[in-house]
Amino acid sequence: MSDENNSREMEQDRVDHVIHEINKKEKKLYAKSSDLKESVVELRKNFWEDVTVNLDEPDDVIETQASLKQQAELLSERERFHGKVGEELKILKRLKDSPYFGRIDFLEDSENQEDQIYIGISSLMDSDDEDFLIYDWRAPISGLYYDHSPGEAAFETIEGTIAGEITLKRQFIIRQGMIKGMFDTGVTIGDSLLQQALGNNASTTMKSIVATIQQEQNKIIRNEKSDLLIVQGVAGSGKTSAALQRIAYLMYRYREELNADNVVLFSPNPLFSSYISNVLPELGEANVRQTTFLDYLVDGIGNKFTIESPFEQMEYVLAETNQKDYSIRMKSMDFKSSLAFKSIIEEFVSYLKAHDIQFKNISFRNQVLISKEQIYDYFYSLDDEIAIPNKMELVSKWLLKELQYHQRQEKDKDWVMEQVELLDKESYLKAYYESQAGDEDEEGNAAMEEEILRRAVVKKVFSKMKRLIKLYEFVHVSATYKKLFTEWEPGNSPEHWRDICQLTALDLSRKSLTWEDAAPYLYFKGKLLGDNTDRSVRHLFIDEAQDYSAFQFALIKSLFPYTRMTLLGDINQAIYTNTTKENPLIPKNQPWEHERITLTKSYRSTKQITEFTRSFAPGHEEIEAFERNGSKPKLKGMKNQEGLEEALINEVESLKDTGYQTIALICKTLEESEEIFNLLMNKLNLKQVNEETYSFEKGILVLPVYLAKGIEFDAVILPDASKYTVESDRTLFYTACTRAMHELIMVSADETCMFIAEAPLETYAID
Ligand SMILES: Nc1ncnc2c1ncn2[C@@H]1O[C@H](COP(=O)(O)OP(=O)(O)OP(=O)(O)O)[C@@H](O)[C@H]1O
Repeated sequence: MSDENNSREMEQDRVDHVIHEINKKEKKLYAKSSDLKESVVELRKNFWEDVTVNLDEPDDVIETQASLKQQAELLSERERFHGKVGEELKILKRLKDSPYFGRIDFLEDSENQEDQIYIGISSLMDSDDEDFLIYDWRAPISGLYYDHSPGEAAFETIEGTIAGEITLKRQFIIRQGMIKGMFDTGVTIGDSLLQQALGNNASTTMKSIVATIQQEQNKIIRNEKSDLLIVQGVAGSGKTSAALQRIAYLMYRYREELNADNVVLFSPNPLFSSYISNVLPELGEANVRQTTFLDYLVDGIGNKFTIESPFEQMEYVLAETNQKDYSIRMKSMDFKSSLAFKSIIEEFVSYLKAHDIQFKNISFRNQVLISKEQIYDYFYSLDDEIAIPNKMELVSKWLLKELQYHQRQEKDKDWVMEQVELLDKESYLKAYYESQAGDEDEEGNAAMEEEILRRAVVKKVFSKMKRLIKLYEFVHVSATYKKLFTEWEPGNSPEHWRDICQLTALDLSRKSLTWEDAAPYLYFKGKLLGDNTDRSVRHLFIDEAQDYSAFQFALIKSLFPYTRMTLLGDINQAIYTNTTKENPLIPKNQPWEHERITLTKSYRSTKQITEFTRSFAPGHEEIEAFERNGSKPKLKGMKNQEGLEEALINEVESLKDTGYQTIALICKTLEESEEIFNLLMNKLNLKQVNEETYSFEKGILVLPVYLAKGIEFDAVILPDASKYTVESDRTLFYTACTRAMHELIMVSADETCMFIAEAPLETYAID
């Protein structure tokens, strides 16, 4: 028997042994789980029997409360424990299928016997709880596997650096408990394993990459020092993958302090959120808070405005070029994305310290109780030194006091009696018993009962107003914001300021906020009412960070002042043109202290696709192709639109025949994607993806490029490459092409697209 077979047999024996141990653990856990379940059921059933209920005396009530609390705590403790056992069982099930994916033999400098370290998605101890059968991939020692090749190596622990030598580095593919592949590797983590992982068909959910994390990616994942980590990575370099593994890593490292609610991930669209939602659970971690920046802004701004989505803005930019205000809107977009606009808002807020904040009347039953003028006067009578939000708090307290007075006044009015009659039986009974408590005669008691009922009515009606006052609803934020564009003049007006103002004022009076105004508006609102900084968020991840304007990023910084941030993006894919100028991904634009990691290797696409796309990549980043071969991208030239339908059908059919399961027809705009959908819907089984699509399935998909962000497909067809005609389309075109894993086909109905023309002829095939 050869050495290789011999060691494979030994490894399989070890796998069998580990699975045997897992089975034993599983059995024990099942028993524990069913005991716990029984006890939970029992506790729920007999909940009241074990509680001593006695409400006779105040002391008895307190005792009853304590007893109730104790019982409820016991129940929730058991339930939590049961849930935890359930989680452990899930992990064991996964380990049983594939206990580990890597092994290193490490000889510590001070030792003479090497340790065999097997690495998997979770740790596993032997039955005596003494030795590790499997090390979690996030354990400090597992870092060796990702960072070093055989030879001298070291890893960090809390106690300090441990140095030694790696004498063996081995990778496994284990499925259903059987070793399907085994490789001893050198420098990087097995190209052969990566080849296999990347050569598969695209899936509708992202996969975890723990078995093949690359050294550069590991730097992102295990970074613990930086408060602001910025990752510029070319398309397909594993930014999103690294971000998700990093979340899992942090959750493991800071298990005691960090939970899923302390981590927020801003993703580009809901489709993307669902695409990545599997990764963390697959790694045994709960999903973190995921939202889009749009949803975050909508939450903060409230429902007073219709807020344009970034996609609607994009659609406007690309498809509404004939609109009469187009050029001024573009200028407005550009300016409102900049930090210069932030300064203007700050200047305006400073002006508001002395005048012009708009307030609302506090009215009740069509009568003004406290007028906006009174509120205005009170506000501006307060000491100038007090910050605006603090003054708002004082105003709110004053208003609540004033309201208390009005509440008393209202109590004796006729309308209250009408409302009293509508009260329920319970309120009457309560009032009756309360009124009997005094020493009054019958008449006195009746008067008292009415008084109590009246008080109850006004209290209820006024409590709604009080709640709104506590929320500072008396401030007319939108009217004040509008003044910025109507009556006020900045010290230094930017170019086209008057036109920008006119356009914005019109939008505001229609109760609509454009995407470029949404972040500024929330910023402004914060300046007036006090910002709602979110202190519970310990880590914020921003994927597709290139799509955030300087203003938006500054807003995020101010909303999360105590949060560690990881920004991941690719300046080549900055499809929103006004985000590039001061984008945080560009080194010189970064006023904050930060660490920067650059990823240059693209894993998603075949070597042929990467070599083609890098010739027209917008930035100047180095782009390295991963050695995975496929066919060259294909350009299908057409003289006119007539044959388009037939050409697209033929291409899709032939891709299907090759076995590809996700084929995307990526269009420049939603408008184009609707046209293509209508053209082909009766000929092909198509699925149209739009802003409201929350999950994606395999099949033939039609979608605009901005919704394909962050996602990948087996094959991509650009139904009309000649639509990309101007320099500003470059990032869109690059983003669309780089979504392809195995095949890229570009149909060009008119002239050849200017970007394809930039690629060397040998990088693509012409059909
Ligand atoms: N180390 C790795 N091992 C296995 N697969 C990897 C690795 N790194 C990246 N990939 C794969 O490469 C593809 C691209 O990864 P990912 O989507 O994370 O890249 P990205 O940089 O976020 O891309 P983009 O910016 O283009 O959206 C995915 O299929 C991912 O699984």
